[in-house]
Amino acid sequence: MSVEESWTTRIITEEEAGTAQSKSGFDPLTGIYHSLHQLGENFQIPTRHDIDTSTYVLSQFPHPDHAQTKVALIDLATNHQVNYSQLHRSIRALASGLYNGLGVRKGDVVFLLSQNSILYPTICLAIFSVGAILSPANPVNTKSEISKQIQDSGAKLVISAPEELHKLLEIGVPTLVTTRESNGDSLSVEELIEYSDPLELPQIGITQSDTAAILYSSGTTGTSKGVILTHSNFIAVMTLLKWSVFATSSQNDTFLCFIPIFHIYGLAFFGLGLFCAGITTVLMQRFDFQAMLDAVQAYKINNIPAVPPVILGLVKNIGSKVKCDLSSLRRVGSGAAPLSKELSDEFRRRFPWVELRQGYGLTESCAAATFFISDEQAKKHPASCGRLVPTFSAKIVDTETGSALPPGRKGELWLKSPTIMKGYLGNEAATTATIDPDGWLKTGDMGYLDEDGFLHLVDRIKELIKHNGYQVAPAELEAILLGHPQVLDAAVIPVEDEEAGQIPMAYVVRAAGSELTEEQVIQFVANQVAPYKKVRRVGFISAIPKSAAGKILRKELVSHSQQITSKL
Ligand SMILES: CC(C)(COP(=O)(O)OP(=O)(O)OC[C@H]1O[C@@H](n2cnc3c(N)ncnc32)[C@H](O)[C@@H]1OP(=O)(O)O)[C@@H](O)C(=O)NCCC(=O)NCCSC(=O)/C=C/c1ccc(O)cc1
Repeated sequence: MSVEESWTTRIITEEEAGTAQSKSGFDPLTGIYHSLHQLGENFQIPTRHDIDTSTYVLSQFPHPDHAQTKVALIDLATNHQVNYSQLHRSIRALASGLYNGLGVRKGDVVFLLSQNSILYPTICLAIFSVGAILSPANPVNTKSEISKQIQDSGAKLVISAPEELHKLLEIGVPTLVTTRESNGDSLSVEELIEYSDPLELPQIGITQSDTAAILYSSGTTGTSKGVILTHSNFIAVMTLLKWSVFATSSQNDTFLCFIPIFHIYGLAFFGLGLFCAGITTVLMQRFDFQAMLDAVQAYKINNIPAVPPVILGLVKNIGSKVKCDLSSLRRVGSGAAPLSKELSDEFRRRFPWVELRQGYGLTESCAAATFFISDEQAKKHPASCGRLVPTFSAKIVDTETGSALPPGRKGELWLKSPTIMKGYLGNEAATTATIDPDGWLKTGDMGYLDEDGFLHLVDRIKELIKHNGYQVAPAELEAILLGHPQVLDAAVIPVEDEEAGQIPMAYVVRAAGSELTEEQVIQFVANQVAPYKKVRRVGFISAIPKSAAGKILRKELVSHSQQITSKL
């Protein structure tokens, strides 16, 4: 019997819910909410200790009889197609080349600097195959941001797209380019794949508890930290993702990828998970609105894991400014930042044939913690980001008293599941502040679960700005501002923005006699950070409001900025 034939999702019946726990999944005895979904027998997470992410993903590929005809990836720019059989060979060949040719060993960190490309998943899975540790980065980061991450992660090898090489000149770590350069003499990933023998990769002895990747996140505090994710985290996420593909009847969809694979959202879907369901993905190097529309029409795209700014773009432009046939589209996902009820309702009104589902996840939870499997439920609960996915439990914790709250009561969301990170790299204090002794991840997000177990996020206690779904840490920008000789003090806050979600605004206290302008402050920061972190508005103030303990009172600045905006 195939997985498709025997698969059924199981939601506990109301009768069971009444006796075992409430309809919300809340257990009043423990204060814990449990997922109302179960994986079912075809989606069990492997418990064998001696299995790694790559072996698991390859074991889920289509049967060898179909692997040559089933396309895994299509490069939108060139229309180059890679089938599952070629992908399998490339992963094993590159792993063999990394191990035998370059001496990469278990535990070595490999830093990856590239936009999306059809080589990206091969590189990730080859790194996992040799037991090395993947550390991906955003290629728009500046030279100094990149050098900090390389140092912090302890990378032994860098794999870089040719156009990013100039940022790596003084790094002092061996570098492999992704693609052949016409005039370059460096060895490339493409050549390693071509000339290495996939059968020459020895048994490495990787276990599920070994570290697989280090991804960078600000967590609940300001500084960027390496999130340690293990093979068992990824194997659990792959199983959950495959489950969600079948639960949403998406197994025959053609997906479009423009979300970046260097973040967990893109990595979980397009670097790893969708291969476990035999999906075909059309891949864009980076987002471009018109190219996205052209791709949907040319490849009859059915499914787009997206982010709110893209959903807003579709609502604002299609029909009015841009003509486009989106009739092939069946499902659009939304993650990485809040999707408002208004935008969600408007999208459904404009595109009634498209199912829109919001999910919620963090780098620290190694992807989605909540999701909608039924479009009917998503329609009925447009302000929610779904129910806990299987294996997840949650607590809503009163931030004053520490008690666990029942449905409808707002507090900090804590999560537990096999996908929760091991901790932050070399940062015991941040790890213990974020994961409690019982393994609960404190998300820094405020919200509640309702009577039917749907999660509603209403606020954030972590000091984080979400610009286009990217994290911007105020503390990082404040440190840069304080480096300006005419800045006495500074604080950075989020300001709501229709298109990007939020933009960073800086409040600056100028030194006596200084005539520093808004434009100069913006430029000073822009020279030192990736474009998505730029300060986009500046207010000058005589003193930054602080608590007796010296903590910046950001809420006061936020309401000050709102007053100014409402007067404009
Ligand atoms: C598609 C977006 C929304 C817009 O793209 P964009 O229009 O190119 O804007 P960017 O924000 O990418 O680019 C910012 C700036 O960088 C520039 N840029 C850009 N790429 C370049 C370049 N390759 N060269 C050079 N300049 C460039 C770009 O021109 C621009 O410059 P400027 O106009 O000066 O601001 C893009 O921002 C985007 O993909 N955002 C998503 C980020 C993202 O995936 N975050 C996930 C974090 S992990 C997470 O939250 C997980 C959640 C989750 C939830 C649910 C689940 O089920 C699972 C997981």
